[in-house]
Amino acid sequence: MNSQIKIAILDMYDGEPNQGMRCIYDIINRFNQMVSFQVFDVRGKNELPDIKKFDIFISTGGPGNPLEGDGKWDVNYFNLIDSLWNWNNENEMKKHVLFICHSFQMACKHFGLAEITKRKDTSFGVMTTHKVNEGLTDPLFEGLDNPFYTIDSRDFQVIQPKLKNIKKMGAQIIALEKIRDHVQYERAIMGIRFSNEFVGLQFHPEADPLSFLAHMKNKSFKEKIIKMKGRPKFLKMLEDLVDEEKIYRTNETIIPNFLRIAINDLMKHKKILSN
Ligand SMILES: NC(=O)CC[C@H](N)C(=O)O
Repeated sequence: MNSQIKIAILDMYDGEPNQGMRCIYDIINRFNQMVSFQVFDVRGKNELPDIKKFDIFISTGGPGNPLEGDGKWDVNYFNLIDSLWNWNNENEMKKHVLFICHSFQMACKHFGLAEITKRKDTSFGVMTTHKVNEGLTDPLFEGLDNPFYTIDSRDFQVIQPKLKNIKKMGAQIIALEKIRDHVQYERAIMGIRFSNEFVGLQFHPEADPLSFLAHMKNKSFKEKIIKMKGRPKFLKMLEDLVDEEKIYRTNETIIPNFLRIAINDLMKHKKILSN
């Protein structure tokens, strides 16, 4: 089969060195018999795909404040999201979209589903994420325990859900931050299913153990994490990292599930259309 299904990767890294892109390529390449992909530098070059030409969209993490754009790329990006949403309301053959981290925060703001605020400190490392509500049976998380392990890397958070808007949209909060017994902070939203085809995650489902270790090569960054977490917690993170059932499992499960669900849906409709 040649590459009939086309993926657009919306690169939100603004030219900053990152691990996300390599990890995403790595996962997509596991499906290279069925899909091909093209990258668009959304923030750096204001590049966006023609939505008619792509079936699946993966919008990446990225640096900085998710509430700030330059009035150009962000406006175009939100228009693209609206076009994709409208497309799905008007067409049988749907567009499947995954929003990761920075993109998830931007989408939540755009759809008016929650507040985006700066955290008291950076969240970085191996965390547990909890499936909640429909998330317990969402096929995106099929094959993961509850809680499951994720790599988190962010300064901002999605909190104070606007339940009325969420209900009106038909969206569902599917994952929440770890339970913290000792602090009063609200647990941030880690995942929202916006629709059957649109889903967003606050953590990095693409992350693999190597990506975390790559960050640790930066001495001052490593020291910062140790100072923030304490050495025992840091060492526990490294231990979690090499556990087959934790970050490896999440990496092998979520985006592959997303792609399989999308590909199955697209194939079903392509078949109907060609009949
Ligand atoms: N890794 C990310 O995409 C981070 C998202 C956002 N820039 C934050 O700091 O919260």
